[in-house]
Amino acid sequence: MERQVLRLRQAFRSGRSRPLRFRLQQLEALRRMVQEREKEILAAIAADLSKSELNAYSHEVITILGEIDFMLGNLPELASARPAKKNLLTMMDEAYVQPEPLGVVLIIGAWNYPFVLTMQPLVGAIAAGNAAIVKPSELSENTAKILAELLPQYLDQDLYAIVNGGIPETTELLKQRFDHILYTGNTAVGKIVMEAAAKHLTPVTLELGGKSPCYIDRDCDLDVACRRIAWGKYMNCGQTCIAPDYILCEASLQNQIVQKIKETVKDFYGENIKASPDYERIINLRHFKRLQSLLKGQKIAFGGEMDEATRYLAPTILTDVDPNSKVMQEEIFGPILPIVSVKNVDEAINFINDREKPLALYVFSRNNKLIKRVIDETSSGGVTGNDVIMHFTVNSLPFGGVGASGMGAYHGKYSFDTFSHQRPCLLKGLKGESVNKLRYPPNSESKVSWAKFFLLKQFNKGRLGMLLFVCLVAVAAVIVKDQL
Ligand SMILES: NC(=O)c1ccc[n+]([C@@H]2O[C@H](COP(=O)([O-])OP(=O)(O)OC[C@H]3O[C@@H](n4cnc5c(N)ncnc54)[C@H](O)[C@@H]3O)[C@@H](O)[C@H]2O)c1
Ligand SMILES: CCCCCCCCCC=O
Repeated sequence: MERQVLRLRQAFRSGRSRPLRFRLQQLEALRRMVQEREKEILAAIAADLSKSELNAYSHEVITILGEIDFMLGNLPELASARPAKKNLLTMMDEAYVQPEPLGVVLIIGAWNYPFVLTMQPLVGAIAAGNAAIVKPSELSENTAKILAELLPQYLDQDLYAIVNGGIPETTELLKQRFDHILYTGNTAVGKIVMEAAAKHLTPVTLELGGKSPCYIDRDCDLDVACRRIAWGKYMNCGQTCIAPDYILCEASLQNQIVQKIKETVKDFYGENIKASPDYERIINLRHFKRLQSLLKGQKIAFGGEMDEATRYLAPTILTDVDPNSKVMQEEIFGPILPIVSVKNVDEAINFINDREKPLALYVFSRNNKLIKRVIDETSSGGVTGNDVIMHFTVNSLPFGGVGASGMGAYHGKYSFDTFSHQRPCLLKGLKGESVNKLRYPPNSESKVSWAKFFLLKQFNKGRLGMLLFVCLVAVAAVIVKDQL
């Protein structure tokens, strides 16, 4: 591992990853990889998640193609220096912010969207001019394998590497010094990653999970709300970081919601859900058993059927759920949708604020003021009003968590920024020592007063200030007049 990181660091030090042309060329190569090897990539994702290739394309591949297109179109602007405002002391100088690559970065992905969660950060890392190691999840082994096979065929091998393996390999990797780590996965491992990073003072982006609430207001089109919620909840068999975890609504809405989601499930997956190419399976037996245990003692209003041999768990709704029950204590990450009754929006807001900050928050209402109020009075990684999941797809929005759901963000410009250092640059000439005397010792009252003038623009303190202000206005007036 140590040798591998060293090899990448040497390649980074050579400066090869920095020129804009090189970054664009690598991004184009990555796009070529996705297009030319689409079939193999789709087959791997499909095998890992018991997913149709059509769904693998629309859940994952399309996002990566969109992200690469965004970077190719915007990189020249993102990577260029931005002029900065100057003060009176530096008005003759050049001041700008120059984004620079961080160095060698580590990307650790999760299994549930194994292509997106490794390749989308990689696009950002390449765009920002870094070298990168990608560590896909061992649970999505087919995608991990195909990435290890394909990436070296398309990308610069000295700058971009895939390391496959489980906990021992990741633990070893985390002992190395990186310049940034972007980790996607559960909160417990997030803490391990952050602790390891702290040893090297490596900054981290932690893309974690949590229980994302979904409030349905009484004043709402329930048909639309339930269709959208069912789509986001049961997609990928509920194994989506921003899936609506549970519904909060007034008790009187509960039965209607159950009925409408039930009808939607039939529309989406047909009478025989097991036979639908659009309904996935639980990733492994451990998660299957975990989900099974969440159903114990619950009132199953819909679904609940399961088949351990194929890890099938039907789209399920639980009603009258006790907020203290196990299903409300941990992120569900499966196709189980609890409904918890609240009296009104105030109670819903309190319910959300009494718990850890979630990764996403959803509010359904015809009343925009109510939606804005819920947004103003709560906190979450992201929000979508009157829909679910969709904020993830807008690459002009930063994607990330807050509090227990993570730190930092990526996607589009935010990925570029995450993997860049915003370097402030001030370029001065060697003239102007008479003004510089102001900051050289020995100090004096008059020097401080001039310094205030130049740096704080505090003209109203004393006669000198007033006089200087008037002079300045006069000079400015002459300059402006001359230019007209
Ligand atoms: N915020 C997001 O973008 C996002 C996206 C997907 C998933 N998630 C969250 O991730 C969780 C599901 O993922 P998971 O954690 O089951 O995925 P996982 O089991 O694939 O683990 C994630 C990564 O951590 C590594 N890992 C596991 N144990 C480790 C250890 N002890 N030390 C070092 N590395 C270790 C794995 O090898 C893997 O690469 C859910 O909470 C979900 O909400 C968040
Ligand atoms: C069009 C739907 C795309 C959905 C992609 C969701 C990815 C979520 C990543 C977290 O699990």
